[in-house]
Amino acid sequence: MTDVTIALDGRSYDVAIGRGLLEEAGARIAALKPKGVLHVATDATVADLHLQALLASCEAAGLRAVPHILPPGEASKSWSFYEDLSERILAAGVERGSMIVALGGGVIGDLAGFVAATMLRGIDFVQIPTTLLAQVDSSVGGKVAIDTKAGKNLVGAFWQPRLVLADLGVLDSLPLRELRAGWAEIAKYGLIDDPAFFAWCEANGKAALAGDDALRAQAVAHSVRAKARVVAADERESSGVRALLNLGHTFGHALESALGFDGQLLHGEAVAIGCCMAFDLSVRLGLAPLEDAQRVRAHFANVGLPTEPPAGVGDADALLALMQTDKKVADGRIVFVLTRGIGRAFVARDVSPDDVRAMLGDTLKK
Ligand SMILES: O=C(O)C(=O)C[C@@H](O)[C@H](O)[C@H](O)COP(=O)(O)O
Repeated sequence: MTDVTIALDGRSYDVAIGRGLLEEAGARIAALKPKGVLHVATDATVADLHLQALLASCEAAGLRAVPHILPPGEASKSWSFYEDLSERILAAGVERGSMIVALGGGVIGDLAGFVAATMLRGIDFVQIPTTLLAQVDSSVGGKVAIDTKAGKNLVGAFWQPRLVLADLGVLDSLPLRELRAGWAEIAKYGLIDDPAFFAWCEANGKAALAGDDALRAQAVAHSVRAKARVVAADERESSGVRALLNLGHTFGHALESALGFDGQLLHGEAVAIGCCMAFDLSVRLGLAPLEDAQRVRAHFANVGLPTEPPAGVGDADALLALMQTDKKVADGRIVFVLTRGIGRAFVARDVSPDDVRAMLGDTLKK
């Protein structure tokens, strides 16, 4: 078992990583002394696999848990399901000391976290991430949000969980496509500032995805430690440090929005394509060596991730328009996370839209 602390003074919390955590969840949550009913938000797919184990462990710890089961998929991260989940929780009974448990992937974590941030002006929540992507990224750091017509994650809050339980056992039943999507966010930590970790990903990615437990545990723990350092340094993405975690996301979010969050691209797949685009743009601007961009593509392709956008994402101008809604936009200009090579990401505020248009045009022609 590994414990990583997210050090945020009075709001610090632990991310526990290991097997068997779902069975221990009740006791660990009870130690946080939630009041009244414990609200468990999950989706139908995760409920079939893991809800009973969680409910049994809550019951054994003397907690009365009420499940709220939502449809699986990005479409649940919406205004309508924000309302739906909020109303269900209010109807089942909630007080300031109540707690929400998010049992699921990034969609459930983001939605339930945003409901927690706004319910009675803020109640506690616990993340039990059931996808690789949620374990290594979205369950840690307190970014909670819903999507809107204008784009991804545009309405939300910074609201830290009280505890994160990353049970590696739940990955056993995760489809390979979901595991691969999580790998994109793992490799991203290497691409940002840790070239040795990227080389480790190149050497071990396939075996970790194929089921090597020790490698998976290493990948999750390394990623969570990397994220913990960044979140502790810049919780609200105000100094620029945390913005680096957005490598690949300005492009990736635009692709997801362009497809109407229809599930054609999982978030991690969009991030993999987005990282390739960030490297392409950096090469075009003479910032990064072409060999590094090729290495990134080769690694993603090797682990089974897409590296080019699918048909139907529109043209370069349509994607640029979607990027204008990115939360890093400053003074009307899109701020990009670019790179000087593997492990050398930086925030670029002066990128010309013409260069982005040209890079996107080339990519979309492929
Ligand atoms: O935690 C962060 O900060 C990140 O940027 C991590 C991203 O991988 C994550 O997908 C995040 O939710 C995207 O944030 P957003 O601010 O671009 O919505």
